[in-house]
Amino acid sequence: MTELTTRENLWEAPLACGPLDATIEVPGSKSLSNRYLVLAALGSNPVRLEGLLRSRDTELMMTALEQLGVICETDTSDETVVTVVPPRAGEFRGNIRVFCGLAGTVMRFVPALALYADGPVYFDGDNQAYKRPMKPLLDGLEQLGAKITYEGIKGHLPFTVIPPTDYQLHEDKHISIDSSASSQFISGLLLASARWDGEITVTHTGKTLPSMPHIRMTMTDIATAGGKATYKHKTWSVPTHTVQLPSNIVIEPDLSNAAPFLGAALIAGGTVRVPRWPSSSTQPGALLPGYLRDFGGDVTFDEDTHVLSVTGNGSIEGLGTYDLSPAGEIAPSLAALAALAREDSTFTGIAHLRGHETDRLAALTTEINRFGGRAEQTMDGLTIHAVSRDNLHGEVMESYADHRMATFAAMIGLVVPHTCIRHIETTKKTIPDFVGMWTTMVGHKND
Ligand SMILES: O=C(O)C1=C[C@@H](OP(=O)(O)O)[C@@H](O)[C@H](O)C1
Ligand SMILES: C=C(OP(=O)(O)O)C(=O)O
Repeated sequence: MTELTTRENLWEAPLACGPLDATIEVPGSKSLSNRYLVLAALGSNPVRLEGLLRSRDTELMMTALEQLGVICETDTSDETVVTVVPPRAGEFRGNIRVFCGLAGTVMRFVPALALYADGPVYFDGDNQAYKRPMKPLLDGLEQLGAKITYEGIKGHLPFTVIPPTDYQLHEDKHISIDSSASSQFISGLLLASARWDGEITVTHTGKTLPSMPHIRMTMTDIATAGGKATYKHKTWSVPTHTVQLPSNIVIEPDLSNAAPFLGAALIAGGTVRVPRWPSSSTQPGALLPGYLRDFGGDVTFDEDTHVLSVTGNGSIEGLGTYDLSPAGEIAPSLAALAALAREDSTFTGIAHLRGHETDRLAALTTEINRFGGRAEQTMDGLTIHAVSRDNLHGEVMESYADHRMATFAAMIGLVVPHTCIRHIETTKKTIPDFVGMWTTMVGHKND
């Protein structure tokens, strides 16, 4: 890196000089790591989590839980092994301040844990987090008896959750919220309902609901903790039960974070393999092999070794109109493929990406048009047009403090020389060493 690029926080993305031939170990799933941390904290006995993601979002979650009185003890020989010890009396400590950074799973799951705190819990986050929608979750907590005071703009961070009085924690409750801006509102409420002494039912009143696989993941994880969550007619029910995860949990790799790496095989040509790919998974990333096939990739899964391999020849097919509502978090990686494809793609069902780490529909449109691609926003998504690769030029790409915008730009940089990314370190939100992994992948060529 030159002195200039270091000073301006720029990283020149490596260009692929030939077909790729790499095997990439992907760290643990953010969504599973933060759900298991929460469910372990809600139990009574210690739980050992193996393969836990160690990145900004999980560090924020562990720090938040420690504030609440939970112990998260890292194994001395392997930092991805963490033993979670819930507070002795089962009650969380109140009169604390929780910092959420920009992590959706922290700002949407931990306020629900504050229901069980012995005093008010104040929540704050990055400045950029102040824009992310929070109100439906907090309305849900109010319907459960909590009081919310907004310390900034109503419906947003920062705010304080004042827990319900003890007797309110023992009643059956029905709550209604509009969760169309994020599935995490439902997930947060269901996770906390797991501990409630009474049945909680949650009805979604909105027209659309994104990221259903993430809600199903929550329901499955509650079942793993001995509970039960059912779904019928836009309503989830969680009856009373004792929450206790098994004493040892092994966490899958983050399949959504595999997307830039596996997608790289389609862009640069060659083969990229990801080991420890599960035969089945609640992660939306389980849809990725199908998406990559639709883009024209040759995708194989070896049931014996659990290696997923993706081979491409550098030519990418467009997708036409394509519903991404189940897996909106993969959209930026798929947008990189679409921007380099031979036909147009229109992604639908992802209006809620406007409330992600940044307004991703605006950011993707701006960045694609910046390097010579052509994209525009639609009501609920994005149209990305096919352009000749000869029209593309290396530019300084903004990352908007958004890990997936940074990895999107790295994908483009595989074939567009001199693509520089501002603040590549933003990838640490969910990948501890993206630069190392990416450089190894690009440098590891066929002889
Ligand atoms: O519950 C979760 O772990 C997540 C749910 C999704 O949120 P949205 O429904 O807000 O997209 C997803 O995009 C996010 O990365 C993780
Ligand atoms: C939307 C995302 O994150 P968060 O958990 O912060 O919502 C994401 O990782 O794409």
